[in-house]
Amino acid sequence: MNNYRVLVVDDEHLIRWSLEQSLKKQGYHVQTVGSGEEALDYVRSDSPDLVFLDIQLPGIDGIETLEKIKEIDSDISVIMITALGVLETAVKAMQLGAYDYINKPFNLDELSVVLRKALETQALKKEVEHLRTEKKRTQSSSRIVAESSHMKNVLDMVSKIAQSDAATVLVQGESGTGKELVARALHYDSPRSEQPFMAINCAAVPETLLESELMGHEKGSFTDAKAQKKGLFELANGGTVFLDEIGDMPMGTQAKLLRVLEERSFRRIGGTKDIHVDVRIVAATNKELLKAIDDGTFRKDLYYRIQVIPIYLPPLRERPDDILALAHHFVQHFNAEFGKNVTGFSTSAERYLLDYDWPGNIRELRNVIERAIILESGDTLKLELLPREMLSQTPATTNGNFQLPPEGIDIEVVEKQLIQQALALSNGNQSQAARKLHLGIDAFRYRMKKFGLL
Ligand SMILES: Nc1ncnc2c1ncn2[C@@H]1O[C@H](COP(=O)(O)OP(=O)(O)OP(=O)(O)O)[C@@H](O)[C@H]1O
Repeated sequence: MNNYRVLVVDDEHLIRWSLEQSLKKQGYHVQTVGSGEEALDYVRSDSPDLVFLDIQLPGIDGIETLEKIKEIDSDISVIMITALGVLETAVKAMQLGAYDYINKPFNLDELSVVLRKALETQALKKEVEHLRTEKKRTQSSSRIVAESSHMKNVLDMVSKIAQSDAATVLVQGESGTGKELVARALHYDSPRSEQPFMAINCAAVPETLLESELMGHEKGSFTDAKAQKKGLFELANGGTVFLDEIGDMPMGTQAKLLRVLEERSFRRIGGTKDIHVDVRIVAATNKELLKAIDDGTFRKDLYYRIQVIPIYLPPLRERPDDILALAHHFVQHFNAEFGKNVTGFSTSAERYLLDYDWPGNIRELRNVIERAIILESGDTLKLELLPREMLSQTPATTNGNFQLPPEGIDIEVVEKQLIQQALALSNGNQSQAARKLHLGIDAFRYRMKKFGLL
């Protein structure tokens, strides 16, 4: 037995009977009815996978029944049974969404081939649909963790911009803050999502290649141009081009990009024809573009063109509310990848994650969790599994929260550093520095002497 349910609709008893026998032998669950009305009742209540439907029926005919079946559930495959010589009606049925038709009198072998093909097509359609939704789900903003009010505001803005007509967006933020993720969300949450998203890192491609990657080239336009090539702007037509590290784009290419932004058209290298495109351009950078303008490495006119709609992603240290949410998100991700079953963090590990200032932002946090999950064999991520550098860099935080790193510390060294830091923070004023460490002036000076600071 297979799990497919087939409905046979024919007013001729003999046909119903022979189809039922043959299909049952092949393992299908079969139901037979003699009219369109009965067929619709069955479709509504039992939703079969496939229907064999005679065109000539008493009461409502096959064509009308087909239309109604498709209204109830457009995924049901319908194969029409037609009398010879009514090709026109068969064609009409196909236009209305029938999968195929077979002529009476039919050959049972031929019929089972058509049936199998219809079910295969149906399964493939379902798989494609599933993959599409899955792709959207993983690529869109639903995967962006946002617990802090900072990030919630950013996500609000991203979804508004995504739905808008905005043609150019600039995403700024330190390295690893999620700029590319936001660029993808701007695409996959927009009406452009079925069209291509094409990304290029302007810092990673040599100047000579960058222009040809973006605009394409005609055959023979330079030594290596052996064939005509379409550029990203053309390939992404209807979709989005993501220009990562735009702050590193060479000045020459910047001028060409400006023209694309202003005119929405360009020429391939060596080409004479203007090519018009409809692309949204999302640019990202971790550089201070105003400073780059002062330094003469970034065009002012281009800056004003691209910064009309700016999105700023704050560094992770400025949105501590996101840290644990992201950490748990990555735990789940890497649990699945490495077949682990980690459920959370030890209290001390959690405190270190919160205290650390994450110079590499979310990318660094992701890497830290990945490494820890690989090493952890229990269900709680422990402090020892966090990288050494991170533990030794984490500051001693506030009173009562000092966390001794597992490898220990040299208390004399720490004491000397504290005295020095207190002095530096007090501009050398010893009384002020002493107060910062809750020491009397004598005890403070005694320590300065001990460490050769007096
Ligand atoms: N809010 C978030 N939720 C979930 N994952 C995130 C989030 N922000 C960033 N990430 C993840 O962190 C990693 C780094 O993000 P991304 O590559 O988008 O950063 P970036 O700012 O483009 O970095 P760079 O400037 O170095 O190119 C990626 O794996 C990304 O999926």
